[in-house]
Amino acid sequence: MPPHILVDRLVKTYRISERDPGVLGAIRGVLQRRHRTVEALSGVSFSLGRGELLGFIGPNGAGKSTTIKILAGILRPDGGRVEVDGRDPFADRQRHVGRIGVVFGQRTQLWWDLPVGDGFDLLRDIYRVDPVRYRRTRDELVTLLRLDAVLDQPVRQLSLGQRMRAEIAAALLHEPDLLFLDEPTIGLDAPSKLAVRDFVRRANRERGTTVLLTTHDMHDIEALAERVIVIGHGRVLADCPVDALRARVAADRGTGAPVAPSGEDPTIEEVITRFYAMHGAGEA
Ligand SMILES: Nc1ncnc2c1ncn2[C@@H]1O[C@H](COP(=O)(O)OP(=O)(O)OP(=O)(O)O)[C@@H](O)[C@H]1O
Repeated sequence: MPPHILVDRLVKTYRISERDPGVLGAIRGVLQRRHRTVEALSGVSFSLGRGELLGFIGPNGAGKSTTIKILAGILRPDGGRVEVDGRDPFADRQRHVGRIGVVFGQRTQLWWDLPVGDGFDLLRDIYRVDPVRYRRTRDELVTLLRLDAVLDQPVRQLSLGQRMRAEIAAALLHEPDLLFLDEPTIGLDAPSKLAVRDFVRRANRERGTTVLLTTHDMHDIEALAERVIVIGHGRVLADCPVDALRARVAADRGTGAPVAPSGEDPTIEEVITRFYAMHGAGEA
């Protein structure tokens, strides 16, 4: 079976305008524009099978969100090939967004001033979901994500945990078979994190939804992902099961500081921190 996601030597460069500080700098900037380029992705390749749940991790600035934005059809890459279900996400954006769900933990896709339920109805119209199917999916998501009590509340009044559960429901109302989650547990308290993890696990196991998850919370990775891709400085540093990452870090012990000074089994945080250090993958 062809992979659900195919990414081949993906390159993305951002152009950033620069100017000197102060009023003179601003004037000089208007007269003579200066630019600097940042290579966010320098040849990222991987593929993801249907029904897989991938942990996509890396330090700040590694290129994770850029990759997700390209896969979601929001950004056009500068080089390389991307295929999702055989589609080019950017060229075939309209069809593409109807088949994927995206949650950006730091941003809302719902309408700030609208009650949650009205926002869901609006998404039904945008995605042209069949009304009978919509009602069934919506009711199921509302129950699973415990959203009954907030359906009449405007999004701006929700707690972060409530909002994140509403965002996840919003991303799944049109029953996509691929879900991108960009830091879905950021800022959540422990019970809310558990609820989100539990839901994502069920969507993946019971419905076969393919999931690409980015997170800085290594407990998310430990709880959910069988396979991880680690990126740093726009390159893939590792693509393996979580246990293999542990083994690689353990094998490197002789050449650096011990992973767990206490001599106990290292936590996943210690393993990942050590792995980033081994590859000089911290933010520049
Ligand atoms: N719109 C933009 N304009 C200019 N540079 C950008 C833009 N978006 C990202 N970058 C740069 O591209 C690089 C990769 O950023 P990206 O947001 O993909 O990283 P990330 O792995 O998602 O980081 P984080 O974990 O901090 O969210 C960084 O150096 C960042 O500064």
